[in-house]
Amino acid sequence: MNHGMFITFEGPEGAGKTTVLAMLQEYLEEQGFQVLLTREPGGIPIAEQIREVILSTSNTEMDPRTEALLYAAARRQHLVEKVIPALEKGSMVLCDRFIDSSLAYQGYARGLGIDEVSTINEFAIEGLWPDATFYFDIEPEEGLRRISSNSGREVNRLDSENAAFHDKVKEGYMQLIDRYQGRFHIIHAEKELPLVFEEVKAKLLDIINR
Ligand SMILES: Nc1ncnc2c1ncn2[C@@H]1O[C@H](COP(=O)(O)OP(=O)(O)OP(=O)(O)O)[C@@H](O)[C@H]1O
Ligand SMILES: Cc1cn([C@H]2C[C@H](O)[C@@H](COP(=O)(O)O)O2)c(=O)[nH]c1=O
Repeated sequence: MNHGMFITFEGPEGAGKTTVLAMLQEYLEEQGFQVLLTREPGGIPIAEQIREVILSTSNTEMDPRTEALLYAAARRQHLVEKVIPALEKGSMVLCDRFIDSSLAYQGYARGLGIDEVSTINEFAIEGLWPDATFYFDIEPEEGLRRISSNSGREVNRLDSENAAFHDKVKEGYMQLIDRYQGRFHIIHAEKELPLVFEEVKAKLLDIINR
């Protein structure tokens, strides 16, 4: 079976993933790659509906385990409906957030435990871990500053958590980078956009040509 590559993009809020991913899609398509750009939670109608429930600023009473299960449910449906068929067609799948967001946000920052959240997610993904993961490294305060100066960006329930929560998200990611050393690639996301894009492009081409 023809099998594409599954590449995920992670980091704190406002790190620049969405912006760079749009540039990367355009570049890779110009190079002749078949590309699927998608995001989590979301990417398909059922998962977009779950996204609304999770991220609505009205749902302040949501229990952390409910939150973790909803992310895992959205992930499962998105994989089955969209990601797996694209990989089977040989596409390069670029996904804005995946399992590592659950491990950092729900596992570490919410305090549910990285191993516990990994267990429910392993049920959801059935062994489909990313081939590579780019971590956009930025101080959480700087990412939040970028979001607040973008008037078009809605602030969601997770964005609205306090600074201590966002600092813990970053600590969670640091643990994951240590745990999955071969899979993670660090991007210096505080630099200017063209430099960030060049770094991602160079590292991705390296991975593709390995
Ligand atoms: N390198 C950069 N320098 C300065 N501003 C940037 C840079 N990259 C992106 N931005 C701006 O920062 C804001 C957040 O970027 P973006 O939406 O791409 O981040 P994100 O990682 O997808 O965030 P989130 O995961 O919270 O949705 C946008 O207004 C974007 O234009
Ligand atoms: C997949 C996933 C996401 N999150 C959080 C991270 C962000 O705060 C939002 C998604 O918003 P974005 O603007 O699309 O980045 O959800 C999470 O906590 N757990 C997850 O598994």
